[in-house]
Amino acid sequence: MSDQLKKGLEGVLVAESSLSYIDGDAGKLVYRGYDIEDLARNASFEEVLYLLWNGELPTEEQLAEFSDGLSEEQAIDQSVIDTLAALAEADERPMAALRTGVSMLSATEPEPDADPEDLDAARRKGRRIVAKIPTILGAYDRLRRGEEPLDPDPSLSYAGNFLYMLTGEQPTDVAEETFDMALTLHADHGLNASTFTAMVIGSTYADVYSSLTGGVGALSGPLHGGANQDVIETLLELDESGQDPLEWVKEQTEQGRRIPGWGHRVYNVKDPRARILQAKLEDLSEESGETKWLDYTSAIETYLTEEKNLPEKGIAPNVDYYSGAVYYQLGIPIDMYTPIFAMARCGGWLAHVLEYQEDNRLIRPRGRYVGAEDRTVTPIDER
Ligand SMILES: CC(=O)SCCNC(=O)CCNC(=O)[C@H](O)C(C)(C)COP(=O)(O)OP(=O)(O)OC[C@H]1O[C@@H](n2cnc3c(N)ncnc32)[C@H](O)[C@@H]1OP(=O)(O)O
Ligand SMILES: O=C([O-])CC(=O)C(=O)O
Repeated sequence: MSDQLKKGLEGVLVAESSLSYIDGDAGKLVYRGYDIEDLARNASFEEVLYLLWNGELPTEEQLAEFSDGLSEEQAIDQSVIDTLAALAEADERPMAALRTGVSMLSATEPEPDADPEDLDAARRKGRRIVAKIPTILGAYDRLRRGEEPLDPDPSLSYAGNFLYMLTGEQPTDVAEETFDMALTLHADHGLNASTFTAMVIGSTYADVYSSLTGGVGALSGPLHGGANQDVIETLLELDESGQDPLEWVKEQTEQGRRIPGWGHRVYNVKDPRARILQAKLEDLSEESGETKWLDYTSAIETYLTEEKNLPEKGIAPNVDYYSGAVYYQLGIPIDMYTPIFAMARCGGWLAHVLEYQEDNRLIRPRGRYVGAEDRTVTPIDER
């Protein structure tokens, strides 16, 4: 047994997976053998979910059946809507409302007594959760704005239906395509912190609701998915300052501030998802004529690259750096960015939990004890 301490489990190999592969030096991400750019441009999010869950891209017939199956599971029970209304009244953050909402879905689960080792039942439960997350998020955003939640529209794609339930309007083709691509880019990423959290929970054979609720919790932190909201808040702060972007970022970094959306445990170069989202932001900015967010992200990138030489140290833009500006251009409320990440990643969490459970072993590492020894209890009145 090795006594070498690996803080943050950096580089520790804990499982085999055929789901996604990351080459951190080449800036490459692959789902089941397909390059992420190829999938983002040529497959819908539903096709990517099918791929992650079944190992192959679907035929047209398989996709139609799969998408219908998802659509049939989209509705959420009134009890969940009532709870979301109470959370909205309490001004809860959407990511916390999502965590509660996902957990609460188990109360109306049609197969509550399925054997925890029955992976087909777990897959069906997980699919129900993935289907319902857009409905939870759409309902929550509307409730907090004093509007009635909308019923899902089964004729729309997963991405289109979410945008519809959020805004009450049929999404434009550009919005739907952009959002669909963003979901694909966020669907899976090896053993990141939230996926590993879901796997740890799944390794005890706790039910899939617990695994996916845990995934939402882990993703919410600013070192992980929470960074996409921090990025746009940083850009808004820069905007409000009225300063020249280069001057602003110089001042901020000289004060020791870490710019969110930069740095990654695995990538030593620019994240391929950031490259794709940057190109998308360029397209959207050109189409809308609003180039401010692109100008800001570019100026910060130029400064951190040319003046601070961060890429030379292996610190480069990650997926969260450009997603926020893309969502901002689509008019999505900024505190929904991390919940949207969870919506996309839930399919990846499920795939990893089920893959791990196929050859399950309880995940239980150890810590080195460095505390006091051989003490005896002094009675409380003598302490
Ligand atoms: C979807 C995702 O989860 S992607 C990541 C989203 N999170 C962020 O964007 C938050 C900002 N980034 C970070 O905090 C980190 O880069 C993390 C948490 C993502 C990765 O963390 P780790 O692998 O543990 O790296 P760690 O925090 O130890 O940093 C290593 C070195 O890079 C530096 N560094 C890391 N990120 C940044 C950054 N954003 N800006 C400046 N320097 C940075 C650290 O200061 C450290 O330098 P040092 O060795 O000279 O002290
Ligand atoms: O892999 C990671 O550590 C973080 C990340 O980029 C993701 O989860 O998408």
